[in-house]
Amino acid sequence: MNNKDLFINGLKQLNIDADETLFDKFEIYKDLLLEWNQKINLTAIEDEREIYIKHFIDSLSCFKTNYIKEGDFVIDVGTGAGFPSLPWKIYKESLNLSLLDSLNKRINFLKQVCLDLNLENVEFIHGRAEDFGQNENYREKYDIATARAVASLPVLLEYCVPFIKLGGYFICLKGPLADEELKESKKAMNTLGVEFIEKIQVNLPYTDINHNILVFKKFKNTPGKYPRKSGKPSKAPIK
Ligand SMILES: C[S@@+](CC[C@H](N)C(=O)[O-])C[C@H]1O[C@@H](n2cnc3c(N)ncnc32)[C@H](O)[C@@H]1O
Repeated sequence: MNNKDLFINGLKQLNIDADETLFDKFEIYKDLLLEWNQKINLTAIEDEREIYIKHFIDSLSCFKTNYIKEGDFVIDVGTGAGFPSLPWKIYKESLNLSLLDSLNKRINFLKQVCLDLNLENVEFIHGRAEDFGQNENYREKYDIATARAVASLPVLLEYCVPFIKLGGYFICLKGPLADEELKESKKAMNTLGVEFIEKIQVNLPYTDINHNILVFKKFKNTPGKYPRKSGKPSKAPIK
């Protein structure tokens, strides 16, 4: 199967609409990813088919939920090569996106992708989540915070929840340990001011991989001492 059919049919299996115009944009993203990956470490996945399935379709599977609305302000914490939120932006261009990562070379890659795809209203933040979560220009400013493959759930909540407005959502992708991580996160959720809303299980098309989309809603302001300074959360996550 060629990349176009793989992409469009894979998304169809998830009830997500896609057409050739959208596919063409993802081809540009894929080509840049492979080109830049020769020089800087962006992804361990180098097979084109796998990039489509494990990066693009996996990220877009979040549109199985109805939480991501036109014009939302979204921050992706530890976005790396742009996952999951840069595919969201390509799919829904009205989003206002902030891409945050502690590695500047990855930020430079993201700038190039956005330039080549003419994506507007994307902000690039080079730095650590712990620091920007304490910055009043970013704290409690977002409708949605998201993350994939960055840290265990209690730590991830501490990184991400401070960015969310009251009534906003944290949407993260987790593997088979999602339920255990949820159990370990009860105290963190309460301390930081989010409640768990739902877990959506997704079978990744063409694979036997099941992942979980976890959705949390913010119900109270996060106490000012969170997130704690760089280095501390991963050593002493709130449980
Ligand atoms: C394993 S990669 C995952 C990248 C991407 N989210 C994905 O799913 O492919 C983790 C990324 O998080 C970034 N990162 C880890 N801890 C961070 C922190 N405290 N603040 C900002 N970025 C962080 C790393 O630089 C790296 O790019």
